[in-house]
Amino acid sequence: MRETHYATQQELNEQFAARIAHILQNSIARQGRASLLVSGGRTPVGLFEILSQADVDWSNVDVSLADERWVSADDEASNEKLVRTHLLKNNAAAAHFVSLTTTAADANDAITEVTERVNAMARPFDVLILGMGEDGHTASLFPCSEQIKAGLDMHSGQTLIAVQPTTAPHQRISLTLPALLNSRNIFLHLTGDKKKAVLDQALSADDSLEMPIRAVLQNADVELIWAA
Ligand SMILES: O=C(O)[C@H](O)[C@@H](O)[C@H](O)[C@H](O)COP(=O)(O)O
Repeated sequence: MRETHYATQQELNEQFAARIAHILQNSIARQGRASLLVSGGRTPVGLFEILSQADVDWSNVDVSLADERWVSADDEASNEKLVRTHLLKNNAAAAHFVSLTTTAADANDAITEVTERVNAMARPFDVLILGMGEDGHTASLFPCSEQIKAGLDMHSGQTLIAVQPTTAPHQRISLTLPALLNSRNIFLHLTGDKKKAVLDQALSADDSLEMPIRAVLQNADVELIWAA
């Protein structure tokens, strides 16, 4: 794992946004379009605010999520709402957003439709930004869920999976491990000493069913982006 540490979260947000913008712009120059997969949660809010102002040809960028909570798109817990509020504005308002939600009551009934949408995006994704929970989950690949083996199965052929965490609220829809790993640039964005301690714990052993972030760290060239 490569590591980039910043002195403050403000510096992280500014420098990381500039790097993401640079990668997206290069991808647009090379292949006409670029793709950005982001995570929800609280960590990326400040980054999104700055990234939304970046000088990128956003009309050629597809933005989607690594995972979504199965709530309506105007619910406070919705990752889509978070992205629409903090990222898809200013210059980034021109980006094309690929939603992971449908009106189905159960995420299992949405897998086919959402898979078609995500599979229509060019692969590899250009930029994937992952977060991590204190239980070692990433995206919505939760160690407590019955679906964790299927989510980590590199040969499942599945892009998305419905997940029911038992230690966190809301049913989820999540990209599977093989779908997430099909990305050119994978960043793990963490802030605070507590998350760093969880990461150290993840790096100290191998069982990815116990801490799913290990599966990403073991199978991809990940760059940690961290500030206290
Ligand atoms: O929808 C989600 O919950 C996420 O995508 C999830 O994987 C998140 O990145 C971590 O739980 C960290 O969340 P915080 O940034 O809030 O700590």
